[in-house]
This record gives sequence, structure tokens and C-alpha cells, in this order.
Amino acid sequence: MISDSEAISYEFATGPDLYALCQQAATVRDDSWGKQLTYSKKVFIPLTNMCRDSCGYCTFVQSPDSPHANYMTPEQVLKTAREGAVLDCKEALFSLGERPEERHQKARDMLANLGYDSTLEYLHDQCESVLTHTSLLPHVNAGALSFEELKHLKPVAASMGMMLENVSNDLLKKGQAHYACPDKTPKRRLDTIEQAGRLDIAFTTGILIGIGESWADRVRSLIAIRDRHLAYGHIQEVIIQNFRAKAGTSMADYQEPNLDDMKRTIAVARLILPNDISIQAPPNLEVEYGSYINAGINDWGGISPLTKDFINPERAWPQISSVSQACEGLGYSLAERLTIYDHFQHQNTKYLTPNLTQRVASLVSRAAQMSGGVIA
Ligand SMILES: O=c1nc2n(C[C@H](O)[C@H](O)[C@H](O)CO)c3cc(O)ccc3cc-2c(=O)[nH]1
Ligand SMILES: C[C@H]1O[C@@H](n2cnc3c(N)ncnc32)[C@H](O)[C@@H]1O
Ligand code: MET
Ligand code: SF4
Repeated sequence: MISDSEAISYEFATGPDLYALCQQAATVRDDSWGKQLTYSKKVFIPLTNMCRDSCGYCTFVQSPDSPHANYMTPEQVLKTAREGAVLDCKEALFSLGERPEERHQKARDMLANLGYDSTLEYLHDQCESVLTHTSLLPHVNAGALSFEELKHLKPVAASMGMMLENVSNDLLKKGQAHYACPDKTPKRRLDTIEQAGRLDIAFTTGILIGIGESWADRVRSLIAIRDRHLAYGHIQEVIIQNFRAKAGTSMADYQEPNLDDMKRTIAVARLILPNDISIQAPPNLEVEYGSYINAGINDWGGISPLTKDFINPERAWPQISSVSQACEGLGYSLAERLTIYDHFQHQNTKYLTPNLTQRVASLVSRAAQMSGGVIA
């Protein structure tokens, strides 16, 4: 692990200096993760696109006035999960807006029609339904959650996650990315990570780069994640995600981070974070995603043969065969993993409740009988 001040010093690393930094990170990655990169074959389930927040970069969120504002019905959830299962998907990624019913009458009405008064209760039951009726493992990405909410969801999700985004409080100011977003206060985000640790939930988090934060803010965010992992050991992966500007948002004309920015941040993340944390960057948000490999990533996240990335719908997934080729061109192989990483699967019932332990084991053995298998 590098020191905080060394991490800070890489802010402008470019050319040969950036190359050397990436090499250092790639060596650490090779030593702990080997010559194999991973991804999870998933379907995306946008349970609701209404939200009480209004992040400056987000096009996923729909105003209640929009005809597109909705909740998926239980039938739609199962249809997506079943179609995914046919295509050999093993993860159901529930990604949704945060507590829309606390802000919008339309959300309360739609929930009531479904027989609920809380989005998180509906989420719980839809995860349970996917578990009961399909072979997929739910991963919950529902934003900031309390200890009780996380505890309630643990038996119906194999893993959970929430992007920290960034620890900078400046982003909450008027005109900034997280203005008027009660769920994006660093305090609430850090508390969610902490409570997930107390509950032994295999947890995904990450930073969104290029949203108005400084380089020091980025380093501080990675250090905050590291410290919670050192306390609880529950962080399975950290996503380094690049902001993409979207038409129709307040950040439509905002400068996007460039490839060097991504490489520099990935490398520093690899060097700051403990080696057992997976470093993930998405392949659909950068044309030259192959160069993330030499910067130190070991994972591409969820890739879907069925559903689009609803958060970045204009950015199609590359074919899995293309990702595989990009890996092989640099001397790496590509393998499928489950939503919960293998080293979290075998710790008795610490991270998985008994029902989920069984479900994970049967997916692993079923995959072993098919070509390729999954990492387990
Ligand atoms: O398709 C996406 N998947 C996203 N995922 C899914 C992720 O790639 C996989 O579900 C996990 O790696 C588990 O396999 C997230 C998961 C989290 O827990 C937190 C944030 C994200 C963000 C995205 C995203 O923007 N797009
Ligand atoms: C689920 C995650 O998706 C990310 N997210 C939301 N909007 C964008 C965007 N315009 N570009 C890149 N990532 C985005 C946020 O980090 C959120 O937490
Ligand atoms: C489209 S974002 C999905 C998850 C949640 N609303 C968050 O921002 O963390
Ligand atoms: S990024 Fe998540 S919290 Fe922010 S507006 Fe979009 S759905 Fe809501």
C-alpha cells in the first residue's frame, strides 16, 4: 500500500510517469489476482426510476410528471429474470431510485397499487420472488440504507452495493452534482458502508470520477473505503466509474474525465486499497476500455446479454467475446464470476444466510457441468 502523500503526488502523472505508475499497479494486481479478469453475467432490473434525489449527472431518474416514471410489476421482474436465466445469466441486479415515496405522490400511488407503502419493502419481496422462481442471485444497488434496512435485505440478496461517489461535502452545494440529494451526503454513504460491515454483507462500492471533485477528494474517498474494509473486511470490490455527460441533465456540458484520468485513478486505487479488494471498471463507458487492464483492474462488473445498462442506456455493452479478445491480446483470460466473489462464499454462514449458501453452491456446481463454469 502506498502512503497518502504518495497517492496525492500522482495528480498530474502522465507519459512515462503514468506508465510506471500503471506498471506498479498491474504488478500488484498480477500478484494477487493472477492473469485472469472476471465479469458477472447479469440482467438489470430497474425496479423504479423515480427517486427523491436529483443528481446532476443522472438520466436514470424520471420526474413523476413523465409518462416514463414507473415501477416494474412483479410479472415484469420475473419475465426479465427468467429470460436472463435462459441466456445463462446468474445475477439479477436490482438498481433503483432512492425512497421516491418520500417525495412524490405518484410513487406512493403506484406503490399502493402494488400493495406496498415502501419501495424497500417491495424490493425485498421482488428479490425473494427472483430467488423463489429462478436460479438468479439478487444483487441490491438501492443507494443509502440503514442498519435495519440492510439487515432485512441480507437474506434475499447474495451481495449488495452502493457507490460512495465521493466524500467531498462541496458537491452538495448549489450548482454542484449532489445539490438537493439527501442520500448523497458523504455521512449517509459512509454510514451505509459501515453498517453493511457490521452486518457482514459482501459489499460493492466505488467512486464516480469527474463530477467536480478534486484529485485529493478522490484519494480521500479511496482511503475512506480502505479504512472501513480494514475494520470489517466486507468490501468485495471497488468500482472506478467515469462520469459520462448526458443531454438533458444539469451537467450536460460538463467535461468528462479522459482516459489518462481513468488510468491514473485505477492505478492509485489498486495501490491504496488492500489487495483482496477487486478493482472494477465498466467496459461500456470508454471506447479504449482495454487499456484499463494495464492500469490494474481485474474485473469488468456486470455485463448483460439481455438488458441494457439503464444508467448509461446510450452506452451499449461490448460483446463478451470482444472483452475476452481485449483480455487475451494482453495475455489475460476472461472468466465468469458470481455476484458474490468466491472468497466471500466459503466463510460458513458469515456472508450468506443458509438459504443463499445453498443457492450459490448449486449455481457453482451447475456451472461446473457446463462449459467454462464460474470461478468458485
Ligand atoms: O450496469 C451497471 N451496473 C452497475 N453495477 C452492477 C455491478 O457491475 C455488478 O452488479 C456487481 O459487480 C456485482 O456483480 C453497480 C453495482 C453496485 O453495487 C453499485 C454501483 C453499480 C453501478 C452500475 C452501473 O452504473 N451500471
Ligand atoms: C449506480 C451508479 O451509476 C452511476 N452513474 C449515474 N449517472 C452516471 C453518469 N452520467 N455517468 C456515469 N455513471 C453514472 C452513479 O455512480 C451511481 O451510483
Ligand atoms: C441510478 S443510481 C442507482 C442506485 C442509487 N439510486 C444510487 O444512486 O446509489
Ligand atoms: S443517481 Fe441514483 S440517487 Fe441520483 S438521481 Fe439517479 S437514481 Fe437517484
